[in-house]
Amino acid sequence: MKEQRKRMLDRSILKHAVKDSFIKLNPMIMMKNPVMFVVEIGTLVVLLMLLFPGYFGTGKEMGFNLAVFVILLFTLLFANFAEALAEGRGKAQAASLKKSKQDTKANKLVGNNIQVVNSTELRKGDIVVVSQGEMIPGDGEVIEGLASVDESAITGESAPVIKESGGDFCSVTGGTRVVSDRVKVRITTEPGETFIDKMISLVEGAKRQKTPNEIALNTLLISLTIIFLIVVVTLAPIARHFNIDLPVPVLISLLVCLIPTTIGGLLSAIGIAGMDRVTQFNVLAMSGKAVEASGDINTMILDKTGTITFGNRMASEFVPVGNVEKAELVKWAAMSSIKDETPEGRSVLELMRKQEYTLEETLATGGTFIEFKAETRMSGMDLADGRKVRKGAVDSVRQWIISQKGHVPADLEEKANQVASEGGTPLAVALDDQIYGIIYLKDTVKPGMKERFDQLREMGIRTIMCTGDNPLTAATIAREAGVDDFVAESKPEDKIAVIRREQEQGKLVAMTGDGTNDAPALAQADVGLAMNSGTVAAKEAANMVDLDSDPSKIIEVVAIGKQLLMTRGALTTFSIANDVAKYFAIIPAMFMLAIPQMGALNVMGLGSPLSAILSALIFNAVIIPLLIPLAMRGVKYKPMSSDRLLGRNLLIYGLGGMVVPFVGIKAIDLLVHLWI
Ligand SMILES: Nc1ncnc2c1ncn2[C@@H]1O[C@H](COP(=O)(O)OP(=O)(O)OP(=O)(O)O)[C@@H](O)[C@H]1O
Ligand SMILES: [K+]
Ligand SMILES: [Mg+2]
Repeated sequence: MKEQRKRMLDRSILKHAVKDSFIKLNPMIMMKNPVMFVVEIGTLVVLLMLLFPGYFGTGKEMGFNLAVFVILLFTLLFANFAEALAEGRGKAQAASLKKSKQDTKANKLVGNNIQVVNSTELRKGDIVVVSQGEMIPGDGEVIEGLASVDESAITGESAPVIKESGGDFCSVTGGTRVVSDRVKVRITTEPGETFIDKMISLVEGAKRQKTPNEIALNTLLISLTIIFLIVVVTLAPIARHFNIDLPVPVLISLLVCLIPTTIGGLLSAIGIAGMDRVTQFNVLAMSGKAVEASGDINTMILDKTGTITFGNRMASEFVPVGNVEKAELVKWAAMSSIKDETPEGRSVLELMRKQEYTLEETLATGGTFIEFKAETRMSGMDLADGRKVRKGAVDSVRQWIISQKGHVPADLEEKANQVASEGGTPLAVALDDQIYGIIYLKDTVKPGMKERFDQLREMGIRTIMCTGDNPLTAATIAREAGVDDFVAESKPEDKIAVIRREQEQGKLVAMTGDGTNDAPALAQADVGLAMNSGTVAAKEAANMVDLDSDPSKIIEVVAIGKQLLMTRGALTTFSIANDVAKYFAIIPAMFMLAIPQMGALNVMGLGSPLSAILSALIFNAVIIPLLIPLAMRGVKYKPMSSDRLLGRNLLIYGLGGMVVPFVGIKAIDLLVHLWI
């Protein structure tokens, strides 16, 4: 898939785009683009004049009229081609996804028996068993077992990923393949609504809706078109009043040159290409609106572990407190982690083995495991003999000890702060009413984070790190990474509170997350990016899913969104500036046609009135395909404040838009004048 995405303009996409350019001439389709629809009506009028010259009394200008007709037709085809080309890659991708969505057999669990059914017959709530080598028949959650799954059909990534029941890595996607072991999966979607189905309709653009920004721009373009339509229509009777006869094809040429055809022709291609850039980045955006919103983000909420830091928070040291023996600390640290399947929990046992301590497994027999929860920030075990072991955030364990009427050793604070000030996470270990010491969880800030946050600041985006960790660790990591602000000891509901607070100040907020407890915040954020590895709830709440499950990608997504908005702004500026310049070519020419004495108006020194009009019209047509690469690729984006950006773009695209047509029309006129 990834390979396919990279091949941007292969032959079959081009061929399809050419074919689609003609299909899109259908007025019912054209109507959706009012600016180009006006061009189409003009083209049809000129065609009628060509077909029935007697009726219109236009016999003698046949050559000129034919030229106008052909140029107008190409203007339409060029605009259609831009859109078709932008759609092409998505369509090709959809076709290859459809291929991978072949029907499979599913081993459905009915009572205690397995019944083989078609994957299309599976409904929400059904339970299936999938073994090594088999295709997962639908989207769901692993409810029993652990397996490695090849997800390359959707992510393009060939390394298998581990899926296991419970926790944040339980969601599986239909169409992916189990490469080892065997799992029980509860189906979570109805047929036709699966992730692959959604992906197909997204990349295909089947349900593409105009975004608020596009609608606003379209309204502007329609208003301009109506204004120029009125101007041109009233021009004819006024001219006639002064005994000047302006032929209809000349008026149509004038109209087409004046209305914003460049941006009108490229507008939808810009939007589609922007979405496509996000897709190529292996991010699925549920709507164009989400991509655009990411271009307007003011605040970005990031979590610490796994986003700013590598997230493989590993136990690296056992630090006893008071006069506790290290062996005692290790014993209880291990006991609290014996069934703790989090990476942190597993790393405690690994460190124990590495330091050559042995686990007293029998102690755990009959005990009840206390699972880690973000709310309690602790995990542990209630032993069969009534004793309780806990490990967790120092503050939480301290409170727990106090509630157990225990005592907090004097050096706990100092030793915990030592770990935290190095950016590590201290976990306190306690048994009943005694704290034994600290587990030092080491995590490192990803390289290049500071530069990225500097860039975000230049873009005018404020970054807030929300972490469940203690304030000192949070402060150290925040400083090291260069985020603007942080919230420590934050529980899942605190993230929503931060988002709401920002939104109440009129800001647009982006965040990433993967857990079920992130889902409400992902839904609340204006841009919510869920990890593909995350839970179904998170993916459903978010408006984007990162197939590579790299939370720091939110930074690039914002850059792509900005680039999309900028590209649209730049080409609009260019288009409107262009039309102003075309005035100078076509209006004088028109009057010279009627009153040859007005030659002084010919400021551009164009060959003849007719060649001036045709040259302006040709320029108006060819500028569309010439700008297709820019529309598809997007304008170059450098992080800077919106004000400076606006100023810069006005200069480049506004001034450029004025100058380019003068040069272009003059050059075309030199050629056209050779045979007119
Ligand atoms: N397996 C575990 N057992 C006990 N305590 C844990 C465990 N994992 C984490 N903790 C403690 O709970 C705190 C909160 O963890 P949580 O995963 O909610 O947030 P976090 O990973 O620190 O922050 P972030 O939101 O940046 O990912 C941690 O800072 C740590 O002190
Ligand atoms: K135009
Ligand atoms: Mg976390």
